[in-house]
Amino acid sequence: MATFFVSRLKSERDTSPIASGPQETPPMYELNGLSGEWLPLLLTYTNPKHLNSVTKSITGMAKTEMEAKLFYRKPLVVFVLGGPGSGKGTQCPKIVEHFGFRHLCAGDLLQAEIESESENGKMIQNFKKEGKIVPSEITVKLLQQAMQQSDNKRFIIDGFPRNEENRAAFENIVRIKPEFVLFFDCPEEELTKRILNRNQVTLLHILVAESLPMHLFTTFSVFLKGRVDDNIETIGKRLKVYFETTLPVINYYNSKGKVQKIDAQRSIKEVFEDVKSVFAKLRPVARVGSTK
Ligand SMILES: Nc1ncnc2c1ncn2[C@@H]1O[C@H](COP(=O)(O)OP(=O)(O)O)[C@@H](O)[C@H]1O
Ligand SMILES: Nc1ccn([C@@H]2O[C@H](COP(=O)(O)OP(=O)(O)O)[C@@H](O)[C@H]2O)c(=O)n1
Repeated sequence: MATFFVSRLKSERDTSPIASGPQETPPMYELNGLSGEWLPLLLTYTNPKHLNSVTKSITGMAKTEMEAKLFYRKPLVVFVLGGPGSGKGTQCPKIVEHFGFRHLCAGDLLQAEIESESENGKMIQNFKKEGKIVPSEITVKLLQQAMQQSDNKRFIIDGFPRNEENRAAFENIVRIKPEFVLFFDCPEEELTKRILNRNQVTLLHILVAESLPMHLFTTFSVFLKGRVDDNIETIGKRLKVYFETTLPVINYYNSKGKVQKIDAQRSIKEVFEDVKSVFAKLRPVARVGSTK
């Protein structure tokens, strides 16, 4: 049976476009449960673009012929959670700058979808206005696409997972568990104050822009559009959603020992000092996504 399996893999390799793909990238695949003789065959599949089809075809064969499982180096993911206004968007660019992660903000990806006037754009806009969580399949697809398009394999994913459905969908579709969850803990009163302030700053910018000549105003207003959800009514709804649906997700990860809690009430600089000490402990390249 082993010989047959090897020959199937060989013929798959010989006819697959992957075999002729670039070979200089480091090996991405590891086999678990198969003897070493299988490894070199599989290490020739090094083009990440073909990952899905190769994974499918190899595991497809393996399922019928032996209980083999294919593993590959999955990206390292850190979820960044905290109430609206807790400072996620302020701290993430600093993490990028200091630790070389790619920052993916779920809210920004959804906003880009609204602005692209895609099929789902209007629906997403309505969820956002109401402070509701957009259906997970949409958000997870956007995150997955962004991850696949990135050369970076270390991601901080900000504002996700916002509820249990988000969490389960990511695990089922992307099949990656977070290395840890960075949690910006901040009291409700402070969150409200900060979000209202964020919108006032934007409104002030728009007033300034309105006093400018038309062509400058048009340019400015594109950059300084206020958020549809930073008003007192929607803020109340967003906070309710946060306490009712996001905190349980944070508690879930806490029960798994995965939460790194940061006191987000202090100054931006002090908060980042704590963030730095959490990331400094991170191993350089993590191997995630095994059976753990
Ligand atoms: N530690 C902090 N102290 C005071 N204000 C802060 C702090 N962190 C962020 N802010 C301000 O609070 C507002 C919300 O921060 P932001 O990073 O956009 O939050 P989030 O992305 O979590 O919604 C912004 O106007 C930001 O400048
Ligand atoms: N995982 C997510 C993240 C954001 N969103 C939507 O996007 C809105 C804004 O999220 P955001 O992360 O940009 O902003 P904050 O609420 O953190 O300030 C949320 O209120 C939701 O309507 C979502 O539906 N699902």
